Amino acid sequence: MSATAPLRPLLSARSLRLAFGGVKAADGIDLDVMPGEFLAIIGPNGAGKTTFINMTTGYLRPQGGSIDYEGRSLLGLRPRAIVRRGIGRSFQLPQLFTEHTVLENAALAIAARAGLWSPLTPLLRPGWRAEAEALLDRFGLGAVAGARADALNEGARKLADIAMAVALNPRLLLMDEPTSGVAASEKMGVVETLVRVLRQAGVTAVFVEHDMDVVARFADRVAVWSQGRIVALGPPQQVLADPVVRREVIGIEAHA
Ligand SMILES: Nc1ncnc2c1ncn2[C@@H]1O[C@H](COP(=O)(O)OP(=O)(O)OP(=O)(O)O)[C@@H](O)[C@H]1O
Repeated sequence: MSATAPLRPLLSARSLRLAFGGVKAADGIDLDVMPGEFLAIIGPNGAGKTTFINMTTGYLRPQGGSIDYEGRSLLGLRPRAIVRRGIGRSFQLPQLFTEHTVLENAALAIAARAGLWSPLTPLLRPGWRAEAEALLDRFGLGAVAGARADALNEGARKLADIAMAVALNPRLLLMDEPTSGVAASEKMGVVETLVRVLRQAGVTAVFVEHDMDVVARFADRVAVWSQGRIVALGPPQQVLADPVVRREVIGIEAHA
């Protein structure tokens, strides 16, 4: 490839459609995610943001359109197959095993990646333990590695959940509201940590976010969702200044 070849999208969605009864949750979504970028998705409740993540990660099947990742279709693949292709996700509510320690949770994700874990396998085998400790250190969670997951505050819980997704070595990570429920005083620290880790690991990120300060500071581009469609897309300084976006999306969000 020549040095001047245009950058190809990592993920490319075209004309995605999905309706639930009369509700058009995806009404012709076209979106390219470029390698290395941090793309924020904003939009009012019910706009179809989570539906897009669910279609991309195999939890929902679109009724029309296409989704390609690294030039190959994702359609018809189950969630586990999509993870193996290099796409991770985190949910709005952290999916941790609450009665286990943070270290055990991380070790479990590492073991699951290798396809080696069974209920009879000791979780803290030396290799997994060392990798889990290193992973938690990267997320600034070393000090709480021995704590039960249900003893963490929400910011640490979100980071631990994302650490488990990162343990699967994704090249693209989709995060559904990584700061929801996190105290205002902790929010920027949580996002700073996760952006630093993801950038160091070369992970491209798409994240649903309701906090416009977070979007303005950390997103390379913002896609605005409304009623199953993308109604604006561009750099945050441009999109967040758009009067229609401010009135129709940010205005609504202020009261959500
Ligand atoms: N499995 C489902 N069955 C029926 N309707 C659904 C399903 N999933 C989503 N919907 C509907 O599709 C629309 C889009 O939902 P979605 O969760 O994608 O919105 P969202 O933008 O993520 O909202 P929020 O910000 O509240 O999470 C909503 O009207 C929702 O009720």
